[in-house]
Amino acid sequence: MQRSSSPDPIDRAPGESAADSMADSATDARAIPKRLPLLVLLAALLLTALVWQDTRQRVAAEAEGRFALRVEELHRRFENQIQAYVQVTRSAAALFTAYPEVKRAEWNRFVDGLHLAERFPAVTAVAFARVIDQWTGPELVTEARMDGLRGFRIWPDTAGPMRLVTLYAAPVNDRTLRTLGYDLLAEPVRRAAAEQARDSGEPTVVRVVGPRLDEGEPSSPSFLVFQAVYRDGQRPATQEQRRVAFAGLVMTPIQVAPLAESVFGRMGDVAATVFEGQGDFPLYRSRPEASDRPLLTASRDLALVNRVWSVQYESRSSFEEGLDHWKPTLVLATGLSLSLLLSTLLWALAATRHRALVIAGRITASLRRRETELDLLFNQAPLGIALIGPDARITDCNPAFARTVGVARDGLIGTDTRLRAPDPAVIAAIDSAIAGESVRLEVDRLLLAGGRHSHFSLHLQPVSTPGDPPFVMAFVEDIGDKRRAEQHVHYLAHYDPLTGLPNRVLLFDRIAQAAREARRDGARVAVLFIDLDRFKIINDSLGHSFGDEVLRSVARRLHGAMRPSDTVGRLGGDEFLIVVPNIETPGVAAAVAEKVMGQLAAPFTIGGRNFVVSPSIGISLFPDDAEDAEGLIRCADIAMYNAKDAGRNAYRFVTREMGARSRERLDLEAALRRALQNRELFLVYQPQLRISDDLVVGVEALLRWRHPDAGLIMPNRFLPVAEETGLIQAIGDWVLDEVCAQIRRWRDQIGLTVPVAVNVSAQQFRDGQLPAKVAAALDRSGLQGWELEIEVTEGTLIDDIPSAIATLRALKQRGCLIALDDFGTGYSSLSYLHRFPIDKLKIDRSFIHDLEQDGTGDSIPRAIVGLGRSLGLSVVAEGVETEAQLQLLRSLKCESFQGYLFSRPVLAEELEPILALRATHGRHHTPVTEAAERESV
Ligand SMILES: Nc1nc2c(ncn2[C@@H]2O[C@@H]3COP(=O)(O)O[C@H]4[C@@H](O)[C@H](n5cnc6c(=O)[nH]c(N)nc65)O[C@@H]4COP(=O)(O)O[C@H]3[C@H]2O)c(=O)[nH]1
Repeated sequence: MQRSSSPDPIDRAPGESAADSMADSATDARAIPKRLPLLVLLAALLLTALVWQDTRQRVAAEAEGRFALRVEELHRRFENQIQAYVQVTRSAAALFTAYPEVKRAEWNRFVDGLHLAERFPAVTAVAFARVIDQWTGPELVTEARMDGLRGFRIWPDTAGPMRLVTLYAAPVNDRTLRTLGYDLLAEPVRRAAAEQARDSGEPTVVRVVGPRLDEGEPSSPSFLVFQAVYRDGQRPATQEQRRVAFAGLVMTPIQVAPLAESVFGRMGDVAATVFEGQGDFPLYRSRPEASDRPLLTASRDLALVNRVWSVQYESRSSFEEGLDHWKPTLVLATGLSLSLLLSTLLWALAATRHRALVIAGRITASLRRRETELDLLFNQAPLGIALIGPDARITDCNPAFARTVGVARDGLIGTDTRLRAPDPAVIAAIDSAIAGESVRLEVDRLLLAGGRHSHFSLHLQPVSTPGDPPFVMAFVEDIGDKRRAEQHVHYLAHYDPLTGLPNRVLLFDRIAQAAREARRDGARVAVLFIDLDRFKIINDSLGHSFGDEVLRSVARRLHGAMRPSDTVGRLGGDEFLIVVPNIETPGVAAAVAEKVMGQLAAPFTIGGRNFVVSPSIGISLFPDDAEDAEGLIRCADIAMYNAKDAGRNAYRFVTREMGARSRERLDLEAALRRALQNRELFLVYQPQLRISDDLVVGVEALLRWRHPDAGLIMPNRFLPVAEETGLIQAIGDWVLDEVCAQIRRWRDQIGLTVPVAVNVSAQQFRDGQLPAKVAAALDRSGLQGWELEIEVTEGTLIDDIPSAIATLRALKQRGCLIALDDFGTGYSSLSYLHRFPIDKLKIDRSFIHDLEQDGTGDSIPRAIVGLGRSLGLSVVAEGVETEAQLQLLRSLKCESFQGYLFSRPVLAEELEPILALRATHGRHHTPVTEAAERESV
């Protein structure tokens, strides 16, 4: 793999990307191809239009030509047919040329010989009209009658010098017989035609309307062809001579329809309409067609003897179908399709080419970008990367690698890693990687000379690409900081940050380890639980940082005094623990305890102050007292309390009795958990009386536990367990609610107007929720603040004075009264007492107990009463059992008292009569005895 930082080999302006330049070149290259499809399309369309137009014209011309030919042919046939019909008249007239005296029978025979029905169906009859005058008329009638026509007469009865009377008409039938005798000159049109025929000697045609010779076919247009006949059978040369020689007239009525039909009727391809002259009303129209407009039309004139007809020709679909009129459409469709196809093809080609160029541009740009990114990655990666060839020499490395190794890059390239590697593990790893195996390892140094020390993670990855020699990529990371951070985290998790001693976690571990070893070796392990006497006072009075310094000094002394195999640790607060493994006799543990006491005996000097710290030490032994760390610590803790009870600065071993107590405590804990759910807890109440008049001035609520087997259990026994296990929170909440509910009942039932006190444990007081919980409990029962008094011990307040003040203030804000319980037993100090917003001091019953003793027995109660008076606080003496004690308290001007002398703590309903009478009754009333209390609960 060759790294290159040389400029881009392709020459381009700065900032111009490879993709841009490729796209530009693509634009140039595609300029022609892009326009070409359009041009080709236009040209092809133009060509198509031209060819289409030409085809149309050619097809039209061809159609017209074919139509004209067809029309010519038909027209000629029609003309010929007419001539043939006219010829019938001529030939009939010619009969008179051969036989001027043609008789009726000859006429009839002649006409029969014409076979009109077959050959000339349009001819309804061939007739002959003879010229007569007034003399020849009767002859004609006679002749006709002699021919068998008895009813023959000349009609109409018009008297003219000359008449032209229909004499013969064949074929003989009713229709032709009816026409006989008719004087043609009686009707002007016929007369004119007859005269024209007479004068010209040529056939004459007349259009007939109405029933005459064509009678019976009134609706069918017909015409008559007249041909004059002269006396000697010859046509005289001049008109005068023709008038003189005029003998009669041959006439042939011809129906136009059959005549035209014989020509046009069978033609399906062309329709014909025959007009007389240019008239509007046709004489004949060949079968009309459904199709609307004909494609082709033509008009031809026809000279019919002395008249002109015109024939209108129209092409019919069968003719039109034979034309190539589809050709232009085909040409157009083909042209358009080809044009589109061609241009689409060209466009597709151009687009494909363009796309290919764009893609190529993108790929090239992406490759260049990748190359740049790889360069950047290689050169700027925080991870050290080196390339090692098959000969184990470094072929390239990045700046991070050079930095990590601590040697300049130039000095590294070409280095044989096997020769410079500091330890055999690295050499083996390089060999394995060259052999194709991926290897990971951690080392302290990378290079023998010049390299720096740290903690490195080394990953060797063999790389082989086809065609290139294999090489190894070495990734190196300096994980020194990470390692240190891990160590620090480990340290924090296992060591106490204040003293640097092992913490609870590590202590548990060490105890477990020592226990394992001791079990194996049949030895013992001693656990010394050390609590510093009166440390709290030092801490509170001299400040936390001073306290911290004391703890550090103690830690140093303890640590310095122990053997390395021993573990000195701190559990928290002022509690230390020493684990002494592998001891043979308990005496060794006692010696260690004494050593500890000896170490701490010498005064400490901190911040210019000299003071002494004494320890209370509890000792438990493995396996004698417990088998696990938790059990051993718990036992040692109990033993430590024993030492404290014994007067501090002492050590105590766990005794058998202590062990039993410890077990009993565990049982208690389990039972207490159930107690709350099983409603085994209940409250008793003890009244407080004013000494001056024996009136009840307050009531204290006290907790009791009725254990289903053990019977009544007093709070001093179960509350410490509740505190330890955290159950005290739930119990405290229940007590608060229960007391408030009771106050409410008393207020409603007997009009209670004195406060009822409730005890609050240190844990409850410190968790920050107390004011809110108290307010909620008061609200739930609808109480005012003064109806509830909160009793706290001095010890509770002293732990964290500022937050204690804040909590007390919050309670006061809700109107609650505050009483300081067991006053005098703890760290009562005038210096802080005035800072607490309290209402009442309760003199601990131990002082009341001492009252009757001679000497200074009353000094503390006296001082407390004085203190209360000067601070404006009321003072209650607790545990007053005798009349003498009361007497003394009265003499001390103590305000009120509480004790068995007047009443033991009793159930609420038992207290009710006392509360109801409190304003009047005195202490002479029957006191509630201990027996009564036991009975009541
Ligand atoms: N020898 C003798 N004793 C007398 C006499 N008069 C009263 N006493 C006892 O003195 C204790 C006074 O309660 P305390 O100092 O608040 O001390 C209380 C209080 O600190 C705690 N406690 C009781 N109930 C509760 C509770 O509901 N919550 C909390 N947190 N603590 C409670 O338990 C302690 C002990 O309570 P109790 O065993 O009920 O003990 C009560 C009471 O029965 C007497 O004439 N002679």
